[in-house]
Amino acid sequence: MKLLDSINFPEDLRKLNNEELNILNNELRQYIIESVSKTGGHLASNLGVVELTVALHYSFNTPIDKIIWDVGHQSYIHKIITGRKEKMSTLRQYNGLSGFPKRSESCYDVFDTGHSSTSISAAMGIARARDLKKEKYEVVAVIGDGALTGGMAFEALNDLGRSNTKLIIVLNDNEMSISPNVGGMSHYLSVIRTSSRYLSTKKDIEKLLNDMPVVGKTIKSFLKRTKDGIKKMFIPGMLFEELGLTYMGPIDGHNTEELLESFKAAKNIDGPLIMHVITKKGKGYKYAETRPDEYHGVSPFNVVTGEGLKKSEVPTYSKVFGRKLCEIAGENKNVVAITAAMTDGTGLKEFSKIYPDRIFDAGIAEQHAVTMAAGLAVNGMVPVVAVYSSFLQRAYDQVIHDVALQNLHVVFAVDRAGLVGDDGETHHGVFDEGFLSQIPNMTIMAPADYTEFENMLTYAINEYDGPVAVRYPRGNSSSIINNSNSPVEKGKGAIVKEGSEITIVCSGKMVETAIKVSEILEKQNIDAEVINLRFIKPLDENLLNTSVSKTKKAVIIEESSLYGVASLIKTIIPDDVDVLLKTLPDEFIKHGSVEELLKANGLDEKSIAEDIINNKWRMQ
Ligand SMILES: Cc1ncc(C[n+]2csc(CCOP(=O)(O)OP(=O)(O)O)c2C)c(N)n1
Ligand SMILES: CC(=O)[C@@H](O)[C@H](O)COP(=O)(O)O
Ligand SMILES: [Mg+2]
Repeated sequence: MKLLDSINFPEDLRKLNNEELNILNNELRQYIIESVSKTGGHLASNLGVVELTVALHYSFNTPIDKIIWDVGHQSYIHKIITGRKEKMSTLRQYNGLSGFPKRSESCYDVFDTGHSSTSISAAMGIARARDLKKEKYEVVAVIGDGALTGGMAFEALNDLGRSNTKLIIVLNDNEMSISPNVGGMSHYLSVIRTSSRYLSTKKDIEKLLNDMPVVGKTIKSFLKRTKDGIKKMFIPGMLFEELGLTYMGPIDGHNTEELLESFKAAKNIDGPLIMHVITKKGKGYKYAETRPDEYHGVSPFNVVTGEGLKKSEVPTYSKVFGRKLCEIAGENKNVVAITAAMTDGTGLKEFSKIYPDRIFDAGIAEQHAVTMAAGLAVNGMVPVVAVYSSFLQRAYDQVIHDVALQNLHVVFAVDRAGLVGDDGETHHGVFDEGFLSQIPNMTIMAPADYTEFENMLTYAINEYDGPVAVRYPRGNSSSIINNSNSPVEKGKGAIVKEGSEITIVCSGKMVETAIKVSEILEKQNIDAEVINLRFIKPLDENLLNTSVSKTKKAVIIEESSLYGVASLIKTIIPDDVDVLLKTLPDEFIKHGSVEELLKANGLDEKSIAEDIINNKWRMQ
C-alpha cells in the first residue's frame, strides 16, 4: 500500500507528518515519471515542483486559499493531489485532462494559464477583488524564473510593489526557462542563489545588523552612514525590496520542512511578498536532471533508457527552417535571428552554434523581441523573428506600431501555425492569418511543402523588402505538391490540379488535404480544381476569380478560425459563385491529437468531401 493511494485531496495531505510527506513526495515523483512516460507532456518542470506543490497545498487552505500557476505546465502534481490522480492517464488527450490549469476542470484551478508571465497580474486582480469584498484568504502566484523574464511580470511587480496588497509570489527558480534562462534578472537571481547566507526574513537581517559587533572604524562609519547600504550587502532580493515587496529566501525548494516553515512565516507578513524558492528542473530523474531542456516537453518515452518511443526520420518544419536559415545567413551577412526563449522549439539551435553573435534570445519577451527586430531592421540588418503563432499574439501592437507602420523589413517565421494538438486552446496557431492580414504593408505566405517553404524563406529574406511572415505548422510533412518549385512571386498562387466543376481554395498544410478531397470527389465523378494560394496576403485574386468564374462553385479550406482569411476570400468571390467555407469554428479548440481535432471540426478530407457531395452549399 502506497501513501499516494490514500491521497486524493489536500485535506488528505494535511494529516501527514513531515516524514510521511517526504515518502509521499518520492511516490509522486515516480508516479509522474511513469505517467508522463505513457502520455507525454511537460516532465522536467513537474519533477522540479513536487515538494513545492505538496508544501503549498499542505500550508494553504486550498481551494479557499487560491494558487495561480504561471504558464501552468508545471501543474501536474497540483492536479494529482486535487482529485485528478486517476485521470492523469488521459493527460493532453482528446476529452482528457488539459496539460494546463483549467477552471472548467476543478475549483482548485483558479485561473486558466498556458502563456507565460500572467500569474502575478491575475493574482493581483483576484486579491484586489478579495479586499473589495472584505473576504479573507491567501492568494499565491507561482511563477518560474523564465516566466519572470516576461514583460507582464514586471508590469505586475511595478503595480504590486506600491499597492500594499497582501499577495504571496512564489518564485520557482531553477535557472531554466526551456533552455538555460537568460537576461539580467536571471543573473540577479543567480547572485542571490549563490549567496552563502540563508536569511529568511528582513527582520532576521535587522536583528543580525543590530547584534553585529561593530568592529573597525570603517564598518562603524559605514553602518552609521547607511543601514540600507549594509542591508544591500547582506540582504538578498533588495531589488524586490526596493520595489516594495518583502523578499524571503533563497529557500530550498526540495526541503519540505524549510518550505512549511517559510509558508507559515509568509502568512504573517503583511503586504506583497516574494518567496525565492530554489529548485532543480528534472529533479529525481537522471535524464531530465542532466538534460532539463530536452525533457521540458516530452513524447512518450522508455523510463529505463529515457529514449522517446516515437522517432521520425522526416525533419520537422522547424528543423527545415533552422537548416535553411543557416544556409541563407552564410551568404547574407545581414541576417540575424531572434527568439523569445524558444531557441530549441523554433529550430534555431544549429543557428545559435554556427552564428552565436547573430542570434538574440530576448527571454520570454515577444513584445521586446519584435520591437528589437524593428530596431535591427531600421539600422540595416535583416532580422528573422522565429516565434510560435500563439506567442506572437503577445506582440500584436509591436508588429503594427513598430514594424508595419514603418514598413520595415522584418521577417516573421511563424511556427506552430494551425492546430498544435496536445497543448490545446492557448497554443493553437489559428488566429495569425486573421490578425496579420488586417495589417497594412504586411505580406503573408504559407508553404504547401518543404520546397515551397525553403523558396519562401529565401524570397522573404533576400528578395522581399518590408514586413513579411511565413507561417508553417507544428510537426513534419513528407508531401510533395505539384508546382511547388515554381518561382515565388508576390501575390501569386498556383494551380495544383486542373478541374472544371469545383474550385478548392487552400494554402499551406491544407493543400495536401485538398488534393485528397479531389481524389475522393473524382471517384464520385466530380472534377475539382485545386488552387494553392501560396500568399495569404496579398491574395492572387486573378487566379481565384478566373477559376471560380469557370466552376461557379468554390470551397475554401483553412485550418484557421472562421473569421480569418477564409471569410476575407469569400468577400472577393463574385456573387454568382456558390461558396462553402470549411474552417475551424468561431470557438476555442480544446486539446487532442491534430488528427482528432481536424476530424472533430470537419476538416479532415473525408468530412470535407462528404459536405461537397451532400451539396452543403451556401449562396453568398
Ligand atoms: C508567451 C509565452 N511565450 C513562450 C512560452 C513557451 N514556454 C512555456 S514554458 C517556458 C519556460 C518557462 O520557464 P519557467 O517559468 O522558468 O518554468 P520552468 O519550466 O523552469 O518550471 C516557455 C518559454 C509560453 N508558454 N508563453
Ligand atoms: C508550455 C509551453 O508553452 C511550451 O513548452 C510549449 O508546450 C511547447 O510547444 P511545442 O511542444 O510545440 O514545442
Ligand atoms: Mg525555470
